[in-house]
Amino acid sequence: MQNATLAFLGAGNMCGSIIGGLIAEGYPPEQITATRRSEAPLKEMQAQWDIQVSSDNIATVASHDVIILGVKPQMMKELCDQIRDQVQASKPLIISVAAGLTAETLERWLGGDVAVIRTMPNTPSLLRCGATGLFANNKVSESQKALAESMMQATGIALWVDKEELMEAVTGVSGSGPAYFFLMMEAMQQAGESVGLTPEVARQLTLQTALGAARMATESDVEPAELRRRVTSPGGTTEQAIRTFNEGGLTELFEKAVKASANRGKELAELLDQ
Ligand SMILES: NC(=O)C1=CN([C@@H]2O[C@H](COP(=O)(O)OP(=O)(O)OC[C@H]3O[C@@H](n4cnc5c(N)ncnc54)[C@H](OP(=O)(O)O)[C@@H]3O)[C@@H](O)[C@H]2O)C=CC1
Ligand SMILES: O=C(O)[C@@H]1CCC=N1
Repeated sequence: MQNATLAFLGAGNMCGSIIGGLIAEGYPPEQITATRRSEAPLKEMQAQWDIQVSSDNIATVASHDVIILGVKPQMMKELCDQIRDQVQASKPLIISVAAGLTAETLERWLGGDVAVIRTMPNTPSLLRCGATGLFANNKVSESQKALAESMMQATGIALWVDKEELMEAVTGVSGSGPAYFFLMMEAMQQAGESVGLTPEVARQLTLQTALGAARMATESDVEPAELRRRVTSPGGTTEQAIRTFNEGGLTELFEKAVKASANRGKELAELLDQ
């Protein structure tokens, strides 16, 4: 995997997180190029990771094996129009991180007959704690699949889905998911303050509790439901809090939120593929 040259076109939050994860995992920085239009953030990335940077998407496509499309879905058509001729000339593996846009749309925007892997990563990739879903079109070879999988595994876990529509479900769960937990941290810190803690104490207790709970859930074979039961003494304090969450419809609210994110992916795909 470390022989492939990787170009991130549109290296903002998401691609920056993947690059950070790859560098932390030991990927050779000289084999990574990041592009975007503004010079200052590119210089920062170069200083931080010693990677190559460029504002020339076409020249960058020409000189790399794998092209990661990292712009917002709304900017993707313009980027594809710009690089299409070069993609047709050099036929790199294309990996998209964009929400919604299907592999078929991307392949068509790039002129057809292109190997496209659609992925849905998330920002904890920066800490090699990412979770990525992947789907490949029928032009992608087994070795290209293995390359994309090992690249994303370097930033966390990488799981293939066999039906493309499941990429929307992945988006609703893990793509958008870090924001749900950050929202819960914000709410919990605020609740801590409402019962008298200082902002700093509420913050520290909240964040350490989130970290501890996440580690317990991921580092043992015990299911989250059982871990929850072990905190919830009959007739005790937690029981009252859990009852309050249940009365407020937390589970249903989660389902609605995940579906809203997934539906927005579909909606974006339809809106943008005109
Ligand atoms: N943020 C997240 O948690 C996740 C995001 N995604 C997907 O990742 C993609 C990017 O999201 P995110 O990183 O948050 O967005 P950002 O806006 O942070 O990053 C996109 C970058 O693209 C650059 N850009 C825009 N047009 C061009 C162009 N023509 N050539 C080169 N660079 C360009 C912009 O920089 P400049 O203006 O300097 O050119 C910008 O920094 C989206 O498609 C999103 O769906 C997927 C999973 C999670
Ligand atoms: O909010 C978004 O559209 C992107 C995709 C998943 C996470 N962030």
